[in-house]
Amino acid sequence: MAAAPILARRIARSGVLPLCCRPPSWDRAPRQPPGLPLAPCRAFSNNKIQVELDESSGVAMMKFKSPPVNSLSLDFLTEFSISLEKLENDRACRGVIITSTIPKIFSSGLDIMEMCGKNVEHYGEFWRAVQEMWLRLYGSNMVTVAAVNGSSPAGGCLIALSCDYRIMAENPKFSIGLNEAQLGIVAPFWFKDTFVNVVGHRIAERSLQLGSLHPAPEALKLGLVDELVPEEKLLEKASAVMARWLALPDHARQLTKSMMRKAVLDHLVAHREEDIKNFINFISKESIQKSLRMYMEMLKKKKS
Ligand SMILES: CCCCCCC/C=C/C(=O)SCCNC(=O)CCNC(=O)[C@H](O)C(C)(C)COP(=O)(O)OP(=O)(O)OC[C@H]1O[C@@H](n2cnc3c(N)ncnc32)[C@H](O)[C@@H]1OP(=O)(O)O
Repeated sequence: MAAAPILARRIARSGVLPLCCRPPSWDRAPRQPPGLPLAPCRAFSNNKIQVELDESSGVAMMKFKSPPVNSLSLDFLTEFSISLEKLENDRACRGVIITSTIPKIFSSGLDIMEMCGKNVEHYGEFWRAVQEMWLRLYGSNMVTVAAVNGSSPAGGCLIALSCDYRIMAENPKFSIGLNEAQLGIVAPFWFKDTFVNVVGHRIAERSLQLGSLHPAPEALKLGLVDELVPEEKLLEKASAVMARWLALPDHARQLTKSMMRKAVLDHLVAHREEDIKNFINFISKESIQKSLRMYMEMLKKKKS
C-alpha cells in the first residue's frame, strides 16, 4: 500500500503555520566550538529527495532525484514537505540549497498524470499537497537558495520562485517559467502572486498570458532568476550566496522576509478550502481533461 496518501493526510491534519512553525531562531547560529573535530554531515534520503545537512555551516543540500523528470507527484510533494518540516525544526539548520540530480532537469512541474482521469478525492488530496509544499517553502524561516541546474516549467518554476535567491545554469537550452496557459490550464492566484513578487506585475502578466518558458539568459533579463553561472560552478556559487545571507542576524532577516511575504501567504491560508474546491471543479471539466491528454500526447510525439 502506498505510504504517500497516509503521509499526505498526516501533514494535512497537522496543519501548516506559515513563517514558520518553529520559534524565532536568532539564537540558532550553527555551533562549531573551536578546537573540536568538524561536525559531521547528517543525511536523510527518501525515495525521491536526498538531503544532507552540514552541521558546521548550518546549510542543508536538498537534491531532487526522481527520474525521469522530477515531476511533482503526490509522493514527491509529500516527501518534499516532510523534508522541509524536518529541516525547519532542526536547530542546526539555517539554510537550504535546492537542486536536482537529474541532468538537464530541475523539475518538470506538477505531475500531469496526477491531474488526469482521477477521482475528486484524489484531486483534493493532490492539490492540498501542492498547497502544503508552497506554504512550507514560501513561508520558511530558513534561507532558501534554488540552484536551477536544468529546465524548470510551471510547478518547477514555482519552487524556484518561492526561494529567497535563484541561480541558474547559463545554458540557453534550459528554460523556466509558468507555462500553464500552454497546457490550457490557469496558474492559481498564489502562483501568480509569487511570480509578481519576483518580477513585477507587467512582466508577470505578459509571461503568464503567453505561458512563456524563458531560456536562461532571458530569465536573467526579466529578473526571474538572480544570476547565471556555468553549470559546474552552480553549487559553489549557491554556497557563497548562502554564506552571504547567513552572515546577517537570523531574526532581522526572518522578520523582513515575513513582512514581504505575509500577505500572499495569508491569502492562501484564508482561502485554502475554496482554492481546493476551485481546483477540483476546474480540473474535472471534460474540456480541461482533454487539453491535458493532448498535451501529454504532444510530449510523447516529440520524443518519437
Ligand atoms: C484552478 C487551478 C488550475 C490548475 C492549476 C495547475 C497548475 C499546474 C502546474 C504544473 O506544473 S503543470 C505541468 C507543467 N509541466 C510541463 O509543461 C513540462 C512538460 N514536460 C516537458 O516539457 C519535458 O518533459 C521536459 C521537462 C522539458 C523534459 O524533456 P525531456 O525531453 O528530457 O523528457 P521527455 O521525454 O519530454 O519526458 C520524459 C517522460 O516524462 C514525462 N513527463 C514530462 N513532464 C511531465 C509532467 N509534468 N508530468 C508527468 N509526466 C511528465 C513525459 O511524458 C515522458 O514520459 P514517457 O513518454 O517516457 O512515458
